[in-house]
Amino acid sequence: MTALPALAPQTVIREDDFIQSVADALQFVSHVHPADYIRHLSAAYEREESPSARDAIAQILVNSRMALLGRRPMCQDTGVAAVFLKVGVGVRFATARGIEELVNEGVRRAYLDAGNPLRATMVADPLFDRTNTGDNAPAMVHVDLTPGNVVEAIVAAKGGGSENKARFTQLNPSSSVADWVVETLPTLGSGWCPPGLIGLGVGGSADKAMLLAKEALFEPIDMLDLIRRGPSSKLEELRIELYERINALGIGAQGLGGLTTVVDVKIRTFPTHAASKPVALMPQCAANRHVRFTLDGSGPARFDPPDAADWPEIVVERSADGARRVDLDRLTRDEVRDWRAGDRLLLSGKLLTGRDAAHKRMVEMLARGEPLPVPLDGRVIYYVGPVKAVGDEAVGPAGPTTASRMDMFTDALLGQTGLLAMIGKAERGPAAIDAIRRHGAASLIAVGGAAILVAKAIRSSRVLAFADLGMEAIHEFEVSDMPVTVAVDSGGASIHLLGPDLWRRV
Ligand SMILES: O=C(O)C[C@H](O)C(=O)O
Repeated sequence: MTALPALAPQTVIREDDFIQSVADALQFVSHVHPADYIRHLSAAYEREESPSARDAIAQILVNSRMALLGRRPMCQDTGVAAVFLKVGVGVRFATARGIEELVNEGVRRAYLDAGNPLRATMVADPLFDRTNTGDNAPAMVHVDLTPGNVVEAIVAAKGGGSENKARFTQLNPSSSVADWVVETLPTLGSGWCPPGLIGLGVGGSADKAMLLAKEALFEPIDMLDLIRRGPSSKLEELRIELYERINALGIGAQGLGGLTTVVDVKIRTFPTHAASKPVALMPQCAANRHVRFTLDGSGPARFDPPDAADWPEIVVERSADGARRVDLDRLTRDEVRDWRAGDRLLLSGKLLTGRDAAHKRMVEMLARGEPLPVPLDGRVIYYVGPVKAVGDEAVGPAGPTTASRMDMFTDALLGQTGLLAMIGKAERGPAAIDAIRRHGAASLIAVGGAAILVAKAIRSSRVLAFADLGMEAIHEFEVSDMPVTVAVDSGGASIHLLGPDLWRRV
């Protein structure tokens, strides 16, 4: 009989050390960008030549510093919690509960933290009721059993806008991955909030490739160093090729047209079937949130705040020069018709909010001939799901959500309610642009990923309707000089079509 290998002494992980580490990690990533992302984004800011893209990057950087110093979420979408665990075979958890349950308790602790509440975004029953779970649980949990006697964890919180743009294909074995990525990128639009990262998973099976792509996003961002030292493998050559070809598309920050769409491209591979070449593409938005920690049985993980001196001190140009002041309480269709794509506006007055669930409900009510709980005639609606306020905040971080998800409701709302304009982020699709043109309306944008900066203009907030929808309820904000840009004007011109065309270099 073969002797069993000698067992290393077991590491015991206390239940609460694990839960608290997950909670602390989620709190940490909510307001701390990884330093490598900030270094690469700062370099992109320095070299950006497109004024609107440069302004958008500046806002993201300023917002990041505000998040760090104020310990408040960098983005109102505080993400889906994802936890990747490598559990050493020599580890024993001192618990009677399963690992997912422990992770979910950590998620609840983090998202319901009274000092820095994070936004509960998860909805149960994705097919039918879509009821908010109220505490952002459950998390996505991945566990590997590995050699050793420690637990290595990566905790991430990924926003919905970038997750929505994940793509998968099965290429022919001899087809080019680079060509597929470069063809696919423009079809994503900019709802994924560039500048960010692209993670690619190549090989394995369909499910494995998706996981590889997501894991690739947690690798250190080192494109600037890679370009400086030159590639030393085919994989590094491919990363540089993709970085250059994607950026040459001219999509730019927030899709406004510019030099930087990605600050890095990360690739993970795995052996695959001879007949297959699975390729997964995973964008990571500007709210790039993840952290690693190790548990060795000595207590919970510690997360040391970085030095704010590593963040560039940029002053966002907020001059009213050239910006039109708009009184939302006296806005008319004639004034809206006068706005042109690219115009900068400073909005003051009462603004309604509403996003996916509220739109669906309103359009269903209109279809049944029922009056809306809040009349939209002469109003402007902001596509946002804010974070709860703390202390003296009127509202927590409150950046825009992706406007194109509301495209399917736009014609009905504009045609049947007298709504004048909408505010969101990223491009509108052809049907929405056509509706905007036909109804003499406009679509405006604020910078996605600059949620604290945007919230600075909000003076008060109250829920007017659909309170059961949580962050998706209809709120009324009182805003003062809220800076936005006309993205689609009443003539149907769109800056998200004009900008990238101007900056495309291929
Ligand atoms: O949910 C949000 O607030 C934003 C979302 O992540 C989006 O990018 O559309």
